[in-house]
Amino acid sequence: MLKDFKLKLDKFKNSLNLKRSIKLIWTITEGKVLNTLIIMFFESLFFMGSLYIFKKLIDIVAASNLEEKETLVITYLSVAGLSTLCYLILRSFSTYYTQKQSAVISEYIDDKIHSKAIKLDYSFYESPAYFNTLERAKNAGPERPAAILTDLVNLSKNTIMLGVLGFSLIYISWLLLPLLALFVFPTLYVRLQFANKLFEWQMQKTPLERKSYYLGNLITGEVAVKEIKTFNLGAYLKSNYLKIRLNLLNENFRITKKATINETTTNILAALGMYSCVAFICISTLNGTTSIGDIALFLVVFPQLFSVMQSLSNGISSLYQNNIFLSYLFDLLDLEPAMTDKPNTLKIPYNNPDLVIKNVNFKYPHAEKTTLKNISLKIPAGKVVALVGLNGSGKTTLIKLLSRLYDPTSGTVELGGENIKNFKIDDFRNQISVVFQDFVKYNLSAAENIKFGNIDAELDEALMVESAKKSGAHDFIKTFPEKYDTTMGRIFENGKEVSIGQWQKIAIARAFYSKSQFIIFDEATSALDAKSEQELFDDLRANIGNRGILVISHRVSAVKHADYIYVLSKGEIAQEGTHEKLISLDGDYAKLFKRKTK
Ligand SMILES: Nc1ncnc2c1ncn2[C@@H]1O[C@H](COP(=O)(O)OP(=O)(O)OP(=O)(O)O)[C@@H](O)[C@H]1O
Repeated sequence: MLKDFKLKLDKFKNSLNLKRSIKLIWTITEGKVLNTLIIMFFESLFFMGSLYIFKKLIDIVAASNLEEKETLVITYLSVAGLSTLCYLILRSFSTYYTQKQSAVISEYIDDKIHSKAIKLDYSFYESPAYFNTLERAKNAGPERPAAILTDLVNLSKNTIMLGVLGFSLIYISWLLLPLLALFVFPTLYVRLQFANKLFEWQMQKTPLERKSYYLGNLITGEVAVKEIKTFNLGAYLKSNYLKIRLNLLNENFRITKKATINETTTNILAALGMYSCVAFICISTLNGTTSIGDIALFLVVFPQLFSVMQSLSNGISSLYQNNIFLSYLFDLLDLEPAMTDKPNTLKIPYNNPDLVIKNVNFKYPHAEKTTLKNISLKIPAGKVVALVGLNGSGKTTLIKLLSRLYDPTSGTVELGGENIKNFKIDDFRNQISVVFQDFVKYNLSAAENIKFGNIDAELDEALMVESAKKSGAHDFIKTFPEKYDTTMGRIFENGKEVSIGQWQKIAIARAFYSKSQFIIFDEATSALDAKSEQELFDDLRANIGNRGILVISHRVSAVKHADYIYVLSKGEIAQEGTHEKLISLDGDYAKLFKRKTK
């Protein structure tokens, strides 16, 4: 057991991020945590001072041959009272500052998690491992550093208390302290062991827990409600959710039950320790080796000391637990994006550059097969290029490369003849606006929905209206009571829900509003009625100026007017040319669209 304990103690020292946690707390509180610790130090000092004066007071009262006894009693009583008053005031202050600093730390950590989530590459968002790390950090992060601060403060306080109380006890008899420690020690051991078990279990349970959150959100959220009702999925999802939660609960109970049994045993041991000390002091009193003041001191000090030792053991195990849980937060904070800006980046060309893909191959991280093979294509400025292909042929993957969410495994993407890796990532991304097939419906104002196309600049109202007119969104936005200030969607009060096609028009307006040199429409007109789609594409050339356009669609009406068309098949360019040329050939394009054009 001793070896095991030593091992645990080593793990406690090594695995811990104590230094890093303290540094974090220090940075966040700008060193103010030191003030709190100083206040606590004096708080403990006044507490101990009043105890000592109290002991002296009893000795004076008990002494039979003292002159001016009354004056002395009044003096000591006043000093003890004053000392207690100071202790109470300082205790209120230290509690207030600890709470204040804890709240600041929680907010800071929350912000750190958000900053990291924004900074990380898109590829993280296609990896379950990242979501596990994020989940653990979110669950463990925000309140842990604050808890560590409280632990540290309490530990310091209790250590000071232990010092002074221990000194008082040694003053009575030196044997009392080690006797007590011997019995409190196993409690600490059991708690550290429990913390380790809990940590291991937390690591294992995250994927299951995430699945239960997912099911819970499906049941209670608005995303799936229509299908849940029409397919009657509620009971099935609920029972699956319950199964996972019960599984987790049972495991939790099992670990806690074991910990409770162990802790009860060690608590009995600790109580034995306390009674041994009481027996010891009783015997020495009978032998006449202690004064009445000493006995009074013992009676006051001993329960305090016992509780301080218990608190210390609680504090150490809580610090241990909070620290290992905090490692989840550090796991997340230590993640770094794989895509970073080169040291000497180039300026974006604005002389109507072409966007070109040259001999690109791409394989998703962790995927076995290559998704894109030897792709070469060109989107010239001022031209409309179309990309067609069956489901799964690689069209969306190509967009991810064009918007630099991923870098090609081999080959290059070039803007104006320069590899896009030579530009700042954000600068380059500003050149590409994508209307995704799963575009986002921001439940914010219509104006914000459009302004998100160019978030860095002040809102240009004239451009916003012009963009909405081009996409066909202006016609319905102008009928809203608050026009462009109307909140969209139905999540918030007074929100205005519109049809999916109307949402799509807002998403298209967002792309028109942007200052990008290229716009990619990924099935962006799938929800538009035939008339709206016809109008959009008829006016597209007039609306785009010198912008290059890539249209991805399964509808011939959306691609037939393109200047040039690429046909993607199983990750390769199978055909290319104009609509007329491709229709005349009996290839993939003709198979996709010939029947529809008749
Ligand atoms: N994150 C990913 N990791 C691994 N493979 C992926 C990933 N995303 C897509 N794929 C695979 O890449 C292939 C191409 O997918 P992609 O989404 O690019 O096709 P698509 O042509 O856009 O299809 P659709 O017309 O249905 O939108 C598919 O076989 C898909 O399984």
